[in-house]
Amino acid sequence: MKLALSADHAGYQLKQYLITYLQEQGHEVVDLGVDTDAVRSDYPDAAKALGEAVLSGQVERGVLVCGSGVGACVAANKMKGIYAAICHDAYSAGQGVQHDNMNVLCMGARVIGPALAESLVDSFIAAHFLEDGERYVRRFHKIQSMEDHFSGEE
Ligand SMILES: O=C(CO)[C@H](O)[C@H](O)[C@H](O)COP(=O)(O)O
Repeated sequence: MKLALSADHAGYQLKQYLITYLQEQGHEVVDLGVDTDAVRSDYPDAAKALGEAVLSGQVERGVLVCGSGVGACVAANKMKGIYAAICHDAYSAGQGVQHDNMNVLCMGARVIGPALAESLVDSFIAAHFLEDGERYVRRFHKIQSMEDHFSGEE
């Protein structure tokens, strides 16, 4: 799968670890920064860069890493068409795609370690939205209706 990874300073080290891991697994990775943890950066910038890569079709899905995963997730979900969730268990990382069409996985580098992060990205990548599941599609369409309604487009 072609993925983008992005992080703020707090997520930088885990992002670097995951880039190496994902490349070893044969995935194509676009690194959207940041390029250091020596300088503080702002997680909305990381989320915006990642969201744009997903929305443009440059990559299929994205992984966002910040300190807790929370700030990056909140920011990413401000972009229409981005369905981001913070997952610190492999079940949610997979089910979030299967049931909810999650396209951005967020995680907190100050919360989890690299071994768990590996299993999260494994589950996230292996999963596919269950398009034949009528209830999942119905619920996803309700989310899309909310996007339109609350953006003033409906
Ligand atoms: O964890 C976060 C909140 O959700 C942010 O993404 C940042 O990583 C965190 O706030 C950074 O904190 P710092 O004190 O500036 O290192």
